[in-house]
Amino acid sequence: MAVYTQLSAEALAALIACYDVGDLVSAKGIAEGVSNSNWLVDTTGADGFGARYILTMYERRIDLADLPFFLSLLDHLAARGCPVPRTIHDREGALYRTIGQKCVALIEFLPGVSVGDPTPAQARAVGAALAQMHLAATDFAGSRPNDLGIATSASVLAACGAGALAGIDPDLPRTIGIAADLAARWPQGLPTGVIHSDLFPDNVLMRGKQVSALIDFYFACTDARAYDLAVTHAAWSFSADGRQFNSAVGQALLAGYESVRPLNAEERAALPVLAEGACLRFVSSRAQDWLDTPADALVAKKDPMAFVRRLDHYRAHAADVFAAA
Ligand SMILES: Nc1ncnc2c1ncn2[C@@H]1O[C@H](COP(=O)(O)OP(=O)(O)O)[C@@H](O)[C@H]1O
Ligand SMILES: N[C@@H](CCOP(=O)(O)O)C(=O)O
Repeated sequence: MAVYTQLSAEALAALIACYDVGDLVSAKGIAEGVSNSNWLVDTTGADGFGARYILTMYERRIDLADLPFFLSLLDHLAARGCPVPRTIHDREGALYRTIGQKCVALIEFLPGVSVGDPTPAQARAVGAALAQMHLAATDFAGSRPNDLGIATSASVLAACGAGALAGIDPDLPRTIGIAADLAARWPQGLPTGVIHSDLFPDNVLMRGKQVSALIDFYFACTDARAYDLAVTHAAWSFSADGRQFNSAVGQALLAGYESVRPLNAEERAALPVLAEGACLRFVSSRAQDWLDTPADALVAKKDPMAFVRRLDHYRAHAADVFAAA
């Protein structure tokens, strides 16, 4: 579940009154998501014909100093035709407001559903939408370092410690050495830009074969664009538990990306290493969350082994997986 904070009807109505969106009609907590509290908000609409929004309260992991970067990035990408929700600005033009100690933003609602078992056609559309986003972000003025890069993954796993990792799964401690090795030979000099860096199926809304929304830009940062493609490949081309690799989906994702933004030779050659790094990013954050989350917490723990299996697949089959799309 992901409504960590209760807001009274009065508090919600007072908040909505700060925006030019009509009066509050209803607000329902959204179960999906793990990081923030989200509500589906219906209002009478600025024109009286009704309107729907997403209200997000930032709960964990986000440095609030980064909110202007994340929220103005949404506006930038939407203005350039990407399927990305706009930030609704309040009557004073602010991107976000505070309630008590917490920050909230009102976001445009976009229709669509997250797919559980993507087809190659859907993966191709996602690849193309990712490349479109990369190109549209080229003239975005903001930048933000990737604080979850390979060096962080390596140090997070080392800090967890082999003993604690073995308590999650006996096969997990070996990722400490793999991450340290990968950090030492991480590719440098690849084309960079603003990337999403967490484009999992639950962060893409689709209507049939069309991408209707890319959402949850709260890990967006400045890093290698091919790394973003590798993250997306790891997230989309396997069953959720990482046991089954779907080559057709992976190839379609790469082909869709290159239909909009072809990779250069260095990016293509780097994909196997970038994919290993992408897996380790989620192994490390999931392992850390696993160890930090109390047993009785309402948040579902995500299994780090699902990305260890992906990592092993990339290490064993990289040449086949990334054969020319
Ligand atoms: N702009 C949007 N339009 C429609 N639904 C959205 C939008 N933003 C979020 N949602 C819904 O809210 C859920 C949780 O949002 P998300 O940003 O992924 O939360 P978290 O950061 O906690 O993972 C999504 O799975 C989706 O169902
Ligand atoms: N995609 C990450 C978790 C990030 O959570 P999100 O709900 O904010 O996308 C993972 O699967 O480990």
